[in-house]
Amino acid sequence: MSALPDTPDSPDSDASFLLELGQRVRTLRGLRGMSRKVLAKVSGISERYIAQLESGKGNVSIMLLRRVSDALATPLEDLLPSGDQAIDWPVIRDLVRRATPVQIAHAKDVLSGMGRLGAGARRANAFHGVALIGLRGAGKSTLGRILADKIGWAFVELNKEIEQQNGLSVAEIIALYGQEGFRRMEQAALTQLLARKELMVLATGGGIVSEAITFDQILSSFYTIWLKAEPEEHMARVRGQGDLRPMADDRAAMQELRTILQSREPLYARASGVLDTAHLTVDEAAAKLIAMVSPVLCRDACAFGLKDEAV
Ligand SMILES: Nc1ncnc2c1ncn2[C@@H]1O[C@H](COP(=O)(O)OP(=O)(O)OP(=O)(O)O)[C@@H](O)[C@H]1O
Ligand SMILES: O=C(O)C1=C[C@@H](O)[C@@H](O)[C@H](O)C1
Ligand SMILES: [Mg+2]
Repeated sequence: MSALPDTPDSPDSDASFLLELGQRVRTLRGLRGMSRKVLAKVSGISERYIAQLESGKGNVSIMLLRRVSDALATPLEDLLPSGDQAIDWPVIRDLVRRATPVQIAHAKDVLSGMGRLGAGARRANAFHGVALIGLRGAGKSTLGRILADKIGWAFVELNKEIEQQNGLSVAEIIALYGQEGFRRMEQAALTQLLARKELMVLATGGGIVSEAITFDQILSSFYTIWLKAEPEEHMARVRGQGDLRPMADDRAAMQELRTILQSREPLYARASGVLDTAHLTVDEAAAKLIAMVSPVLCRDACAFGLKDEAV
């Protein structure tokens, strides 16, 4: 099968990437008022090689590129071609880096179209209930259903919403459209859910934290709880549900699970609350979850004039 000229791996695409990279280096060098000779001296890279790089002929190594970016006192990312980036992106990025948390909250309100309502109004309107996050087998579905029954709110599984809206199973979506396609559908499903004016207990998919905007929407719209467990428990619970796929290569699967958990932990930890379900029975964990969210539900639901629906 022949590659199309504009696919990411095609030679044309490689050539135009290198050409743009070279143009960026040349432009930034110009902005800094540095001659090629000076850039060569400061970066410790030969003038000839810099000339090649600037003309799109040098397939520079990442370490050499880092030396060029250091010499230009420019973030490495500014040298890399990046498609349809907003022209103001470098300004926005630098302002965000310097901003206080309050300024960031205002900026997010404005960028998400909520600016005119003001930050207070946005947060007041945004409460949609409780969201449960965590890795597979954390107990999002099991405990989420129990909590919803207890407090009389709707129980919603985000993955089921995605499947219904698209007429395909999660596995089929990932096989057909890849992770990126699935994440797009996840974002669309969440946006539709948030348009519903009902309080709910939402069980999310384990990977929701990997999509920054979607996860941020969860955090700002729900009282979010991370259901935590030991890696071995995640594995045992998934197996206990009859999914024997991890059995095929026991050690590798366990290692993979640890890696995923480790890389997601800092993101899961952004939840408003953490419930450690390790060594607890389902009933014990459910009781803790209910106790944990009750005061918050009362406070938030009352503030929204939904007192009758609170615990
Ligand atoms: N303390 C506990 N808390 C929650 N679930 C537990 C606990 N102890 C055992 N379990 C069992 O672990 C399993 C948790 O699976 P569940 O489907 O609820 O997880 P999940 O987070 O929804 O996973 P997935 O991301 O795959 O949807 C259930 O079979 C449940 O009975
Ligand atoms: O943990 C994950 O990465 C995933 C969990 C599932 O719920 C799905 O959201 C999807 O298969 C990805
Ligand atoms: Mg589940």
